[in-house]
Amino acid sequence: MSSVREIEISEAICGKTSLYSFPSQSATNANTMKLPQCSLSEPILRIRNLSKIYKMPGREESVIALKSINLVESTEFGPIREGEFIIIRGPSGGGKTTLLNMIGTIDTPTEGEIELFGTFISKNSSDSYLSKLRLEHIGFVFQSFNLLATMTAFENVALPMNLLGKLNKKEIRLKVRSLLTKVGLQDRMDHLPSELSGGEQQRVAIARALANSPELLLLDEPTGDLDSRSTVDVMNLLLDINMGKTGERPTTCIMVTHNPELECYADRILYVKDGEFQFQAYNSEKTPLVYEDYVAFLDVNP
Ligand SMILES: Nc1ncnc2c1ncn2[C@@H]1O[C@H](COP(=O)(O)OP(=O)(O)OP(=O)(O)O)[C@@H](O)[C@H]1O
Repeated sequence: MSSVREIEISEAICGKTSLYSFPSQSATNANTMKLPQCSLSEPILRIRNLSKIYKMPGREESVIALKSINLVESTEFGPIREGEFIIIRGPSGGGKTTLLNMIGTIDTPTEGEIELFGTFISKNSSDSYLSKLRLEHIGFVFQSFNLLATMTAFENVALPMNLLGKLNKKEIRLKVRSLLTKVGLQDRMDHLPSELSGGEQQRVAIARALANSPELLLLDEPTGDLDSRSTVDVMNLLLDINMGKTGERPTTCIMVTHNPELECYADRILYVKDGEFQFQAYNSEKTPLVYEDYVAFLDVNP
């Protein structure tokens, strides 16, 4: 059985159940006129007939969170391809976090199958198989940062490397320094989370998510708790990571957000409602926000 400490560490890195936030009112802003950027890259994620039904302990009724959804070539909503920046939007309770948790193997499907990096995940997959898959291939970033409060920024970022056990102490030290430098926190390495701003904590969380050089970053409302300056900074950092501009290889990103203004960062926006994909939109070119324009927009549209 896991110790309290192990559970704390595991929850910090891989998260818990969803957080609830306000529904978004507006439909997608994406430009649907041009071809997607990632149309020719390799598929890394396919979903077939995926359903999730939550049964409430001691109660008759159940909640259908996902209804037999597909992301495969033969359907309207194709697979997620290497290098894509996907945004998932939709009203509160529509199933966004459930979908992200299924892709991240944090939660198991009731029915159906996920094909991730050529391996298959279903309700029959073992915990040890899934936790190895997560540690080696997937980075997680959450709205509430989920940093371990008693560890410094350096120690938080080193944690996944220590758990994986592939690098020696010196290699880990160098990689942590490099990652924290890339996210602009070279002067904050020895700070505890409580000594950092929200935006800084989220950048530590991003550095930690990148620790084992994952192919896939899963981001659940990563800017939900940030002010507008930090929102733009974090999103620009994520776009650089996605496009391989931080010196690492390009990293596929799947991000849940309620903020329609962030759609400009995505190659493709999937709109989820009532446990199903409603529609998708493609951006011709993923583009960073200009902070001054974003703030001016927020002033007019609070
Ligand atoms: N652990 C759980 N047990 C029971 N029901 C759950 C659980 N997690 C989610 N649900 C239900 O599944 C449905 C989808 O929830 P989910 O959190 O995926 O929606 P969401 O689109 O991410 O919402 P939000 O934007 O508010 O975070 C909701 O009806 C929710 O109440």
